[in-house]
Amino acid sequence: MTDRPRIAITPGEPAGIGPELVARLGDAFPQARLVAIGDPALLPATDHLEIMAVKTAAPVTPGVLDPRNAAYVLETLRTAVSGCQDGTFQAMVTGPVHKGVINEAGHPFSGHTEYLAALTGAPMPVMMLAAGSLRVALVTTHLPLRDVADAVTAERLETILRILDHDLRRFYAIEQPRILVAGLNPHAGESGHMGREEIETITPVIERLRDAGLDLTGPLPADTLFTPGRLDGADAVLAMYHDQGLPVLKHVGFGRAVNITLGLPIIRTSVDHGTALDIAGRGIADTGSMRAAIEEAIAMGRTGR
Ligand SMILES: NC(=O)c1ccc[n+]([C@@H]2O[C@H](COP(=O)([O-])OP(=O)(O)OC[C@H]3O[C@@H](n4cnc5c(N)ncnc54)[C@H](O)[C@@H]3O)[C@@H](O)[C@H]2O)c1
Ligand SMILES: N[C@H](C(=O)O)[C@H](O)COP(=O)(O)O
Repeated sequence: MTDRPRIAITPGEPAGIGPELVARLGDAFPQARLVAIGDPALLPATDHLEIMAVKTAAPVTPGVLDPRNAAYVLETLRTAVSGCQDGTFQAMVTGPVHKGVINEAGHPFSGHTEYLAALTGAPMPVMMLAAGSLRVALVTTHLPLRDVADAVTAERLETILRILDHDLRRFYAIEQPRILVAGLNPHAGESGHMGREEIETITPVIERLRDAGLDLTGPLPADTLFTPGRLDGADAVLAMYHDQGLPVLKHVGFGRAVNITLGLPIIRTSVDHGTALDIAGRGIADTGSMRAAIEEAIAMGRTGR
């Protein structure tokens, strides 16, 4: 078992549920070597968990954010990324961070997705969450709703669809991925009477990429896109913005879903939930999504070589 892949785990916000989730993983992953990157005071080493020490700057009280520990959170991420880049780790799995407190500490940060892309020089990261057979990827991620329509450009949409198609083949061995593309406006714009993005931006990109061999359907009205009949046989849905796609996915899969960043030169998966400060330190947080994220990272390392 010496060639077991090493998987880096960043527990995320130290005052959130991340550290306890990692500490409670037990021996569920004998096929891998799990290495938690964080403060040993929060993460007792066991036979099943190695610790790579990065110390917090200030004492940690569960449920209480402290901007002094924001730099620590970012350092754990940088350590994991450089270990993935130099081959120390096959993949990284991230626990939940608190975007607000990192910004409050003076570090511009909109999410792991964008931060890891900047660290690895990836031009266009693609956020995809998966729960069982439902996969939902996003054209835009962490930006105000007011800015979404302007961010859905033909160039961005085409790049994201190509990455989604490519990475579904690479990591999931899907020969010809079938992708459903949502519209942006209600009823996919109602023939231009409720917005013109479908006519002017989304449809031309879909037609161009169909000619290039991608299997795309859309733009589809988002309200009925997630009905069982429509989803039959689809490998992924591409939603235009965060709260168009993720509420549906989390409704069906919260607690066992995985967040995967496509388009990176490294493998990164994450939990489907946040820091859950309201229950931190009580030992009641569900470890399901953390376990699913680790399983997914191990599997992606196998297929994505
Ligand atoms: N992967 C990530 O880093 C990630 C993902 C989502 C949200 N966040 C961040 O987390 C912070 C808090 O976000 P939020 O309050 O919107 O969502 P949240 O997921 O932290 O909490 C929503 C609700 O779900 C519960 N919950 C979450 N995870 C749980 C678990 N494992 N077991 C049991 N109950 C759980 C919480 O107690 C809360 O009631 C925000 O800063 C947000 O940006 C980070
Ligand atoms: N959008 C994610 C979710 O709702 O689960 C979450 O904010 C985490 O995003 P990053 O992986 O970019 O931190």
